Amino acid sequence: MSALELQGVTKTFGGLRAVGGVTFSVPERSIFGLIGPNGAGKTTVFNLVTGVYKPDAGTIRFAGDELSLLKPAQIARRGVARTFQNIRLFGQLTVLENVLVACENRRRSGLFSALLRSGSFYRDEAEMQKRALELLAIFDLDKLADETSTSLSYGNQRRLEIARAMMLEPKILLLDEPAAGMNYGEAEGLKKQIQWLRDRFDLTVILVEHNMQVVMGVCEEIHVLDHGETIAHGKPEEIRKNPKVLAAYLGEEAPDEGAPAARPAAQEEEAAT
Ligand SMILES: Nc1ncnc2c1ncn2[C@@H]1O[C@H](COP(=O)(O)OP(=O)(O)OP(=O)(O)O)[C@@H](O)[C@H]1O
Repeated sequence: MSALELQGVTKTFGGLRAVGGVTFSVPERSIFGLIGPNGAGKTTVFNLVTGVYKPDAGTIRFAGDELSLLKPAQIARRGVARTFQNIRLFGQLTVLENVLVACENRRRSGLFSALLRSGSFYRDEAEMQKRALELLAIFDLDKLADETSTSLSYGNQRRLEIARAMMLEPKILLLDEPAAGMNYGEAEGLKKQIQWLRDRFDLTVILVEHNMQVVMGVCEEIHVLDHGETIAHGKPEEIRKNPKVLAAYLGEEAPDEGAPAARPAAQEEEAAT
């Protein structure tokens, strides 16, 4: 069964066709890679799926809904969560607070009981804390729960963003360059953590990533875009030797395992800090 299906999805910005007639379906509980050189249209696909942009043409179906007809908050409530290419944490909040803040508007007990500090409020609060700490533990962040998020390493901040997205109890998780700025060991850890999340929460994961060590190591199926168009689709071993993919990456680094392809300069700078 497919978790998500894009059919002929197109998005133009002025004269630029950022995404041109893209069709793919993501199998349920799979880890699915969406790759391509810089500017290929990957983040635009995420923005289309999450309702930030409306497609000019095509359909995006998820669990029986046509997502392009829904607002971003409605899409999130249906179980679509994401992380962003640029880290978006609350620097002044602690690690635990950053995770808890994700579900502020999902409190089952509601405002009234929150005001009265009723039993159900505390029960929900306790459940949320438990889930938050479990998620933090998956990423080895539980011991840092009371630190401010700015004190974390770059790699830990990226992992914290994933933990926060998981608080929404998503059915599908869109990760936008989660390994950016991570060293080899951190990226290896991330691979295991993504697999663990999928297994533990029956999750479907779509991974936009330039780090081929991660993409080739963790994705079961890969869809490749270049200049907004699909150029390949297949298993990692097929994609790795696909001539069109290799040609698209020329000028960057070829998608060989262990070799991170080029990242935007801004991220290199961020990663260095
Ligand atoms: N809001 C926008 N307005 C105008 N052009 C945009 C907008 N968003 C994206 N684009 C353009 O659409 C194209 C695809 O961009 P997108 O960010 O989706 O690529 P990407 O594959 O995610 O790239 P990268 O790997 O560099 O993050 C680029 O040429 C980009 O400049």
